[in-house]
Amino acid sequence: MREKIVVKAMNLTKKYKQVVALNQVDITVKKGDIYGLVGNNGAGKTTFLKMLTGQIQPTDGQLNLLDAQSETEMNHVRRKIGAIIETPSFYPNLSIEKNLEYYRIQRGIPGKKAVTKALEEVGLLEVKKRKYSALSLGMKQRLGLALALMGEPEVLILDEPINGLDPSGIIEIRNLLLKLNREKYITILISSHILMELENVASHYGFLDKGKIKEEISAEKLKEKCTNYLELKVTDAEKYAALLELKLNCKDYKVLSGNCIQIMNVKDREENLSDYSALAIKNDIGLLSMDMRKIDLENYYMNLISGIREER
Ligand SMILES: Nc1ncnc2c1ncn2[C@@H]1O[C@H](COP(=O)(O)OP(=O)(O)OP(=O)(O)O)[C@@H](O)[C@H]1O
Repeated sequence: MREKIVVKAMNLTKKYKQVVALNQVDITVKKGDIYGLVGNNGAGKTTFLKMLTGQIQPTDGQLNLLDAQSETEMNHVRRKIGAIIETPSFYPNLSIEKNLEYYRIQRGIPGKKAVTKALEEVGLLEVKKRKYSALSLGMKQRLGLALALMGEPEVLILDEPINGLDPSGIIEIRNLLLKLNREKYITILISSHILMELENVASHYGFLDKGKIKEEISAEKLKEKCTNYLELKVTDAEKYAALLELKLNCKDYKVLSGNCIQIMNVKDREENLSDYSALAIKNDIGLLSMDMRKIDLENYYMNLISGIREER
């Protein structure tokens, strides 16, 4: 069975006068994905998300949303989208419940139960009488989510919902999103400038840099790419690299400055590691250091956007 595509952007471009915020971007989000849109400040994340919600229009390119293509069709299907793009403004002196009730009426969502249901989903029902001003940042974010969930959306669009949260707040939001995705099969698009924050939640990633998509990759594939590597400092890296190919038939390596060599996909086993040290010793190359390392997500991302691997 073909997977249903929820968002398809093709050659999507947005210019604000001289600024090209999005430059011929292709993005595909399938039903049930938790799609992490990752990029530095100014990469174009909010611009993309605002185009999905119809707050701004593309300068060029095509955007399809839940099978809708024309702007009229899209405005219709946007009812199935819940979004938090800018922090929603809540009344500080009103309770959680009253704040949501205000928005329910304003948005014409039928039935008071919608408020109770949304609060239950985000785990705020028990504190529904608490004033907005007395909430922690994590609770405020959950209230924002409750607001986005009130219309029973098929798709959730969240712009940096984890920004500013402490580690326990991040875990709270992460678990909540996983639950909504698993139990209600809600497709989620979530942006962040910190890749690590999306680890363990995103099923797919889109890496955005200066308005361009650098890569779209599944979390599974990304995990495979974040492999172990062996880093050696030797007295003659060129000679060692030649021997590596000749004697160990190894081609997956990089020579860096400072006579440093990184050999990718090395298994962390002693008998394996001794081959690499013996290669230097037997061929009169001084072995100054040898460490097993791992490419972590942040490392991978930095490499992708700058073309240079950042060393830890
Ligand atoms: N209304 C606007 N007018 C002019 N330029 C804009 C406008 N909105 C965004 N930009 C510019 O477009 C580029 C992309 O901005 P955008 O807000 O989409 O990035 P972002 O990845 O969401 O960044 P951040 O993480 O800082 O929110 C930036 O250079 C920004 O200054």
